[in-house]
Amino acid sequence: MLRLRLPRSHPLRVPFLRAGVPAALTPHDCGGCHAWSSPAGRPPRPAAWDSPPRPARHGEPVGFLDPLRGRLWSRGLGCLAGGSRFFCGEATGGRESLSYDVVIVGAGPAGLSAAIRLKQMCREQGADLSVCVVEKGAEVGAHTLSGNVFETRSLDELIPQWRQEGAPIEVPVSSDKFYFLTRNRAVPLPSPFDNTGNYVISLSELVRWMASKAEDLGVEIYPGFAASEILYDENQKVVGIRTNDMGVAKDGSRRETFQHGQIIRKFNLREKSLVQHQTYALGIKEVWEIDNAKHELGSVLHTIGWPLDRKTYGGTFLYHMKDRMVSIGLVVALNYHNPFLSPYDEFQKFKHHPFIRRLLEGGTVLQYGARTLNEGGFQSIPNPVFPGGAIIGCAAGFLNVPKIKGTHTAMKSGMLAAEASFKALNEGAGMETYLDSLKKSWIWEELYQARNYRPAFEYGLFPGLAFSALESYVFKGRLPFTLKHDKPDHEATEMANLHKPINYPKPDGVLSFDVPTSLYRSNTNHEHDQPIHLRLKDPTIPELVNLPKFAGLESRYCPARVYEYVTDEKGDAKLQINAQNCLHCKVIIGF
Ligand SMILES: Cc1cc2nc3c(=O)[nH]c(=O)nc-3n(C[C@H](O)[C@H](O)[C@H](O)COP(=O)(O)OP(=O)(O)OC[C@H]3O[C@@H](n4cnc5c(N)ncnc54)[C@H](O)[C@@H]3O)c2cc1C
Repeated sequence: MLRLRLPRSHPLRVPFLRAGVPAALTPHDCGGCHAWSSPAGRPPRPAAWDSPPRPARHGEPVGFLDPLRGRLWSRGLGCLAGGSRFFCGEATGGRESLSYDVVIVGAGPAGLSAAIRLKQMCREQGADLSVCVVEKGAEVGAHTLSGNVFETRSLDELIPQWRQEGAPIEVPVSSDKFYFLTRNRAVPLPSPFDNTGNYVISLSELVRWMASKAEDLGVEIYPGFAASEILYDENQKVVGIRTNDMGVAKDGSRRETFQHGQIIRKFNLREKSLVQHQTYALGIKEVWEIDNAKHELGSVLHTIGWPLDRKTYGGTFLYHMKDRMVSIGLVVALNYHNPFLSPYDEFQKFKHHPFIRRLLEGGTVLQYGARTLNEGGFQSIPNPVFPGGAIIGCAAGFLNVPKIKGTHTAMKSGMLAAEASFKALNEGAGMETYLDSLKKSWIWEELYQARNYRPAFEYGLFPGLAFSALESYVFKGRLPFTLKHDKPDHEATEMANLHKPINYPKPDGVLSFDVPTSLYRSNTNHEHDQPIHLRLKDPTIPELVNLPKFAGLESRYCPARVYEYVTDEKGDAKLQINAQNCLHCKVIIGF
């Protein structure tokens, strides 16, 4: 049985209020969990609101009201064993604890696919497993970047009737262009992408739709809950997660120990499968509404070259979505050498290229966001199975770099993990069947074929392009060797004294914008008084290492200016963490 441990301080109040719960609903009085009773002992659906909920008595089965359809889940799959009902009043260390057969962290494509597949298997085989998804965004899709070129392969397998069921997948890719940019010119190149049969979608719309499908099958989704700690039993098996301390004041002393990758380190999952380190890139994105005359529905454009220097791996994308919207963004690999580089400012600069400016002029920005991508690919996939659970989706690193796509692989990994956990719970099989089925699946084949593309760019832009063209058109992944990634990203950063500062142009407020303006357009916000979720492992590193040696690089790599050097009363520079700005892109200081 997996356990979801909630803080003492009325954790459900915030998401419910955000979701617009009628004020007439009153929490019961057990001392903290703010669950509401449901006549059936199961979570009532909006349609079941005919009988008003009554306050539950301590210890009786309760359900959480779920007033909005469309909820959550993704970063890893915790699973295994036990009862199916969750109870109020099981006080554990001052917290309320809810038990599920499977707890899924994150309502992204991977998590929702896992949840749906689990419940589908329950229906097919007459089993009953309780499945819950926790999502740190205030609602499902709130932390999902929207514009996406979507390969339907996994969805075809998961919900073959998605067209009839109104999936928000309506715009087929109509053209696919690829350019090399110099400062003023755009040189067309043969496109290495094959987007035949793919769609330009809003991924946040898709996850909201998937969440409603999951709920229809009986999955319980809790937006507004971040898994903040992993819970282990005495044998170091994962038995659940602890959610964030909502309502605890900023100066509260409770720990926030969840870290991306913690499970991988704790169980040596990389060493176990003899794989390389993960490599990352930062993606920064805006959604614009542009003139109708310039909009080409379904058109897909990628560029390489300017504004990035030749040693920095990255490129841009521009997808024409429905309703005159375009999703435009820049991806920069985080093993760049020059600590003065600012991905945010490179992106702002990019929009002033004559080729791009023409398209955006007269348009309006609707959204801003940023997120890291895992670029390690096949060489960097850890063993995704640990005692008590499994890692799915981009947390395990299933993104296909040459395609710049990870949604379909994330979904498939969620489905395979669901099948493995269903067998584990019902037939006593081990979760290792997840790894076995991954290896037999098309994910493995696809990522194996793509394995040499990213490391080839360690030799520079043009050698990388030449190699990738040969891979795409001639070898198709059949070369009898696997290139290795160079050193980990943080080791690639060079000292500031080897580089000159970069003078970025000031934003013009028309095509380019300062960070506060962009943050205003992002869909992430934090309570003014909520506990800071960004903590330094060693608070001396910024002043002793980052500032003197790397010219305070964190004040530039963060696309939300979370890290800022300010002068204290003694005139010394100090790192200030503006956690309320955080876009949850997951770029962190890695020294
Ligand atoms: C700029 C950019 C462009 C991209 N373009 C494409 C594209 O065109 N096509 C494509 O196929 N792929 C694309 N991708 C990749 C694609 O977005 C990912 O592969 C996909 O979203 C992975 O799904 P996931 O479910 O594994 O993770 P995510 O989509 O990242 O979902 C994770 C979810 O978990 C939640 N979460 C995280 N931690 C916690 C926690 N501790 N507690 C609770 N909830 C948590 C997050 O809020 C989020 O909702 C792009 C990525 C980027 C960054």
